[in-house]
Amino acid sequence: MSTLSLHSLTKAFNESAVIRDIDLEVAAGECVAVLGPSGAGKSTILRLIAGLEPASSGTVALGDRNVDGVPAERRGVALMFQRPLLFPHLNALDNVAFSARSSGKSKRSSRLHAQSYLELVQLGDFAYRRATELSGGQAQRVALARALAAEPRVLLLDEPFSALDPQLRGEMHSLLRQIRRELSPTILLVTHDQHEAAVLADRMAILLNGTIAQIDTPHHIYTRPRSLSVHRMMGGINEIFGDVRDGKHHSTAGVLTVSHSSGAGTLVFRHEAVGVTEASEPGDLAGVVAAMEVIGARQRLHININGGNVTVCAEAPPTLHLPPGSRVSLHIPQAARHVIPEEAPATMSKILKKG
Ligand SMILES: Nc1ncnc2c1ncn2[C@@H]1O[C@H](COP(=O)(O)OP(=O)(O)OP(=O)(O)O)[C@@H](O)[C@H]1O
Repeated sequence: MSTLSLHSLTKAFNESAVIRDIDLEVAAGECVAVLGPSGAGKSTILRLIAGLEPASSGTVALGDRNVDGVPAERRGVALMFQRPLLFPHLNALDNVAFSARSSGKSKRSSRLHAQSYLELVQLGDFAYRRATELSGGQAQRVALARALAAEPRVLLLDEPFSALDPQLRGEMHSLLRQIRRELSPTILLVTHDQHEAAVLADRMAILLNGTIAQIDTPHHIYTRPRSLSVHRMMGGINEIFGDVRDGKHHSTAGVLTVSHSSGAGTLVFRHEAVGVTEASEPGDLAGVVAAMEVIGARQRLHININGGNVTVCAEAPPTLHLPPGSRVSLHIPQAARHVIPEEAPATMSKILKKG
């Protein structure tokens, strides 16, 4: 397994840049997830790495080897898509053995090699099932075994589990984590599912409008977003605009101690981190429940602070009975508070011009 390095990678279609100046390093054995909305350019990045499209400028390197101009079949990368794309006339074993057979290995040794990968994906007993007789989840496992059996330097996964139902997707996540422990492949995973990215990846790269807005561990991306766009991309809801003076964020919601130094900025915090109680503690915010939504096994409360000037969203267990109108106290743990400095007008106009 190799490192993967992208340097100033840019791709334009019809003179319009889809991705711009992407710099990204994936260490050997690391899994990085590229997360972004539809059309952000995620699949384009994978296609450039795989050699399916030429870059407009910039470089792709695998290990210490620059692969620009190297044809796709000689790059040593495997690409797995949302659909398994198995050969329908072959059984599971021969689908997995395909790469070894094409590189000239004997049928027997290719099949032995393929069988070990089918076992790795827990389909050892399905070797002689035709591709057309496999369920969607089984076919996707075979596709994963086929990608791994090619022993690629880098494994590229393009929304590999998004066509599966939630239970199967969860099983595939467990399987991929197990494969990471056993084989340590270098993985670049593209997804628009923040949960999937957080569960599978060591680091996440947030792709917005063709550029990487932030790259960091899932924990930091959730709790220390660099911009409001990243915060919102990660499903963040709570944003309170104000001013920081002497280590305190002042807003219409109240005064809250923060670690940010000074200046105008938006206080953000995850709704999952907010504690809601009926008894008030010093330093907490007082509010009134405005609305409640059931979110699966939890409830989401919308709480008005200071007569409704600010609304904070919090999650609570369904056992907490707080109908609209209930008076509550909100505890925002110090570690959950993060201030995003207001973007200077010059930076904003630069971003607008670029877009
Ligand atoms: N061959 C092409 N010619 C012209 N435009 C293209 C081509 N391939 C992709 N694009 C455009 O590039 C942009 C990014 O596409 P891409 O498939 O990389 O996005 P994505 O982030 O993977 O989206 P999704 O999550 O919907 O798959 C889109 O606006 C798309 O229309």
